[in-house]
Amino acid sequence: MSDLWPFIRLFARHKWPMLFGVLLAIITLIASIGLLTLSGWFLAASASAGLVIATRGQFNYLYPSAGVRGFSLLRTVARWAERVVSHDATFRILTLLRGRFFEALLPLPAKDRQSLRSGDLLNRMVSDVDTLDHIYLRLISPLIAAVVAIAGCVLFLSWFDIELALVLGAVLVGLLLTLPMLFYKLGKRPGEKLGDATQSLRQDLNDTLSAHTELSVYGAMDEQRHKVAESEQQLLDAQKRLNGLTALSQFLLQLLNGWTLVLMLYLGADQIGALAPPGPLLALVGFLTLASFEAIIPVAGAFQHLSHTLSAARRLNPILNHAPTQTFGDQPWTEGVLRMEALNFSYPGAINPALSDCQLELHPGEKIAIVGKTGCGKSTLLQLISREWQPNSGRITLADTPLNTISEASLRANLCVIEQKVHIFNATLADNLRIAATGASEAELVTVLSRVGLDHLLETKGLSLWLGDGGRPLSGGEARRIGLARALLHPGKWLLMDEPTEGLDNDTEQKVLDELLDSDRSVIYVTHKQAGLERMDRVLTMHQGQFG
Ligand SMILES: Nc1ncnc2c1ncn2[C@@H]1O[C@H](COP(=O)(O)OP(=O)(O)OP(=O)(O)O)[C@@H](O)[C@H]1O
Repeated sequence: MSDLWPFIRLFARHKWPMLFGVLLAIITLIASIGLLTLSGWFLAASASAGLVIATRGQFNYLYPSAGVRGFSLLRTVARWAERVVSHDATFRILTLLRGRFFEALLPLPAKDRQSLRSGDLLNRMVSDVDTLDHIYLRLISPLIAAVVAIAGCVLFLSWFDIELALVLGAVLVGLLLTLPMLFYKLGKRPGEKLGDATQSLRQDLNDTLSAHTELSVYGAMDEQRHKVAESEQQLLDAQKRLNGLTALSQFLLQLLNGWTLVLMLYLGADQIGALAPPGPLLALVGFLTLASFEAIIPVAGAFQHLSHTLSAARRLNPILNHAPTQTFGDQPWTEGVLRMEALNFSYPGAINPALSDCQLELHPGEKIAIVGKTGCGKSTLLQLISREWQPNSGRITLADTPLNTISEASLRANLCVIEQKVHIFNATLADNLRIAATGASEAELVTVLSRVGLDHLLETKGLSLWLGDGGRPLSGGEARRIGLARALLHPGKWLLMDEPTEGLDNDTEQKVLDELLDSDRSVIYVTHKQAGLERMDRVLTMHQGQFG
């Protein structure tokens, strides 16, 4: 249960709408129980008054019938208001949770992000966050409402007969303490399986869609379909088990309700309080007993889903409570020598180090190229400078200031990185470019597109052309040139380029290199090609994580 505390503390930010929702849930429940109890007693009392000639004229029909109408109106209005208020509170909670999840996810270092697959993340963000609305809607609210309603029933009945009230109270409290536990235990396995199966199905579907071409080309589609069908079957099995439990809980509660009714009628049959025989009061006791179970039914159902909610909380907590392992300082960026000394770095779980005892010095305005066999550690070095990863040992300094003491904003503003793989956002052409320079004018964007040879993209819809999913697909070379256009827009004086011209024809390659290198920027250029090397101040060869 401790897994739920962080969320309950988070919910406290919206405590007033939540408390109002609980208050309305209590009013709805009391109105419901009151309606059934009063109308049951009213029917029985009217019938018995009608049978006895002496009392026929004295029986007051007006007050009870007004009470029945009052309760029924109150129940309808309170239920409507409770739905509006509690759903509004739930949406506020979900908004808060999604925001917190994003806030926690974005600064997560590469080491932790790498262990999360995209389908898994999507599942946590959508399905697990949604599941957590159960904490308020299905757990907190019905539980508080049940406790208050049971106390109300016992108090009300004790006005007529204390013994009967205590018996009803004991039965209801006993059931409130045992049934949720029982259904929590029964729902534990299928609830956990439901969470796991939803996650694997999402992951498998994600793989199927993103690797559709590879799966078709290598004839592996049938196998993948089989995998998806298996995950789906596991999800259906878990849902079936949980639905079976819902049916069982309803059956059990109806049965227990019936038995409690028989017990209460048996105990009150001869006398209720001082009234013997009890007459219509027995109907009141009977209907109150029947109605009081309305307080228990939602709680038993909720605990059956508790393990599903708990497993969602367990999946979200590591991200929400992650203490940042990659910290930034508050020093400004100062122009000076970028120096790497005795750098050692291994990826988590890797047997061989990616960099070992690596040294490098780069002076402001200097342009160096790094070449070397694939896998020798070139990209890793760039990622340590851009602080995607943290070295295991050694130092990176800029003007003798350790790089990790420089503020993130200052680092990002001064360091421009062209990654090997350019991500195209599902957004307009302008938005895709402006991530490098938010304030860039339309004229600047148009100019930069022409500098990288992408002016043809402006032909149909100009800068509002939609790219990414559902938009205009880009060829590999075009996507790469979007990355280069971003680098040209970025104001950073230091440029880290990881194979920026891979996949470009010779003319375009020469043109974009001219654009990127004809400046006073300091450059580290990682490449497997000859193009542009003649313009470098130094060409360094890397071999197994070292220069030499
Ligand atoms: N995210 C990662 N997790 C684990 N190991 C990694 C990761 N990225 C790279 N490696 C491993 O670290 C080593 C260095 O990789 P790196 O990408 O730096 O090489 P590279 O010289 O840039 O290669 P290429 O020229 O093919 O881009 C390789 O053995 C690689 O398999």
